[in-house]
Amino acid sequence: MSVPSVLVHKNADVLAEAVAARLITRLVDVQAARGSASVVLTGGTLGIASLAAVAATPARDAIDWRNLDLWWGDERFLPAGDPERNETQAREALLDQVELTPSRIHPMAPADSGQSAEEAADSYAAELAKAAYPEDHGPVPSFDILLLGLGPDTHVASLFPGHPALYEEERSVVAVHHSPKPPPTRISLTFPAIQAAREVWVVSAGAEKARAVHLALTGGRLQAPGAGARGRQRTLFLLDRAAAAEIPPGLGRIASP
Ligand SMILES: O=C(O)[C@H](O)[C@@H](O)[C@H](O)[C@H](O)COP(=O)(O)O
Repeated sequence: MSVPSVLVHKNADVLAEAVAARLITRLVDVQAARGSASVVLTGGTLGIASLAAVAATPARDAIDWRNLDLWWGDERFLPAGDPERNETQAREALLDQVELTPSRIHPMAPADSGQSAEEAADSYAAELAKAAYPEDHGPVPSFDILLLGLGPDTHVASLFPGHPALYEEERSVVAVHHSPKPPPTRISLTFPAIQAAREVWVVSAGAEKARAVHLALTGGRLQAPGAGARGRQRTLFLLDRAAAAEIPPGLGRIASP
């Protein structure tokens, strides 16, 4: 797993724009090299704001949207179209404005699909396994970029401190109950799935995240799930100054404009 690098931006608005620019550039480069690319989306304020910033950037059309696989790191287990679903918010922010290939958009099942949260998690795991190639050496594809927000309690995706999902080493997707962040029932990738990604980008802003950022950079993943947000090749913590206030000295801070 890669050691995190930290980039600090002035404020949340600049951070969202910078994440959008980085995402566009990275996807263009990956598609130029391989013809296709895959991204795992996240919910949360900055996760969605970054997608909206992509939508507002003319350079977005440099991405070959038809050759992009979109997955989710977690989902709130709510009926289809519910405004609180991460999928709904991603579609409103960006996905409904670009020409994607419908079969390459992989939302997690809604609560009115007839499946329980456990069945929906198993279905998503099967979909991931079907998309994996032998060279991925595991039950999920080697995602090019996996985006994560960070909760004030250091959760990422729907992996919350003290929850059994933190200990899952086999399954790639699990149902989560009694989430401390509403809604109570969710579906989430597990650490093995997250850590299969080539690059993991943790995007966080606000003073209320400063302690969580410190713990995610220095702690253990069972106490601070954000500490398990690591990519195989690269891990970026993309922060605003407020969220970066408690970064330990000397940690790979790349930029602080
Ligand atoms: O479903 C969700 O809520 C997200 O996937 C969750 O992991 C989110 O990214 C963090 O809670 C940060 O959210 P904020 O940036 O809004 O604090």
